[in-house]
Amino acid sequence: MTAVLGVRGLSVRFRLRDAVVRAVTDVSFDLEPGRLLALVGESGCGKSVLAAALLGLLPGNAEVRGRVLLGAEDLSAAGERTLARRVRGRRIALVPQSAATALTPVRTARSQLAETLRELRPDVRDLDAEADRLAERAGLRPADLDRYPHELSGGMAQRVVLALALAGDPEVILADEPTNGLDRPLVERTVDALRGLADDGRAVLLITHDLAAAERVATDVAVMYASRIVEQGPADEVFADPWHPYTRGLLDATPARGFRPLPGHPPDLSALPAGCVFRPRCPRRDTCTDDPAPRRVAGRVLACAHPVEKEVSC
Ligand SMILES: Nc1ncnc2c1ncn2[C@@H]1O[C@H](COP(=O)(O)OP(=O)(O)OP(=O)(O)O)[C@@H](O)[C@H]1O
Repeated sequence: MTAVLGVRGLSVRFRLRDAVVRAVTDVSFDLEPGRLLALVGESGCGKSVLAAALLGLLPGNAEVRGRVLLGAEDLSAAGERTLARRVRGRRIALVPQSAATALTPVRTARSQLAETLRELRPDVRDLDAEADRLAERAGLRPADLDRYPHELSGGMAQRVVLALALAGDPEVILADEPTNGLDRPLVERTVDALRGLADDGRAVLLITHDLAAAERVATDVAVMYASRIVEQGPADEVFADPWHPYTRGLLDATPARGFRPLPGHPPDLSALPAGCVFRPRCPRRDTCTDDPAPRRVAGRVLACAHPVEKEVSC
């Protein structure tokens, strides 16, 4: 399947008065129609900055390198006008972290959805019927749209935001921590709804630190650590048999796999160590050659000189 969105060597750094924060370093991946890529990693590793970079939504102190290809179009060369008029909402939609702040408190969900539809798809004649259809697609009852945001539960508000993201009929959906603050059944409903959108033929990027949620719905997984993707591959293979010691550490820390927390902390992104950024926390650091250059290994991309499985070789 051809990628609808291709990310090639993307790096983002923020220039501060007395420091440079390397938030995203040399990241590459493809999003394909019908597939859901989960981007996982601890808080602060650069996941949200990466999503913002894909949409050209970074603040003025950001320096971006690399390319973002939407079909044949190079978004890295597109100006703000193109992104605003032709891309955001229409071809790539963002489901933001906080539904509460994304919704206007004084208007019903239906009126907000109708306004978004009018703007993104002026050809739609029956706004109510289309709003009902989008609500159902996002896992809501149409009657829920007639509520004000304060009358919605957290899970319902999140699904309203999902319906808003669908209004422009985008090919790509970026969901940035869409399950924050939700209890387990609602987490599962929300990620299942995202999986349904991938099954409909959209390309979905799910950004999350909830590995159980990622494992439930992802077709592919990319594991991010300190601004880099350290392991990437088919989700069932990576979750069943993680090769990067960081991936293994993340999984071992989940309740389902023994709750053994990963020792240490991620590095400060303004003072990244040379060589392997995971080395200070790595259980194999004493026998490692410290060469983290990413390489393709049996269907995965791995940035580790000394992966967990001994039989893995280049
Ligand atoms: N405008 C900015 N200027 C300087 N540093 C920034 C800016 N925006 C983000 N950062 C830094 O970039 C790094 C990555 O942040 P990001 O929000 O992408 O992490 P994350 O993995 O999404 O974490 P979380 O799950 O907590 O949202 C952090 O160190 C953050 O402080």
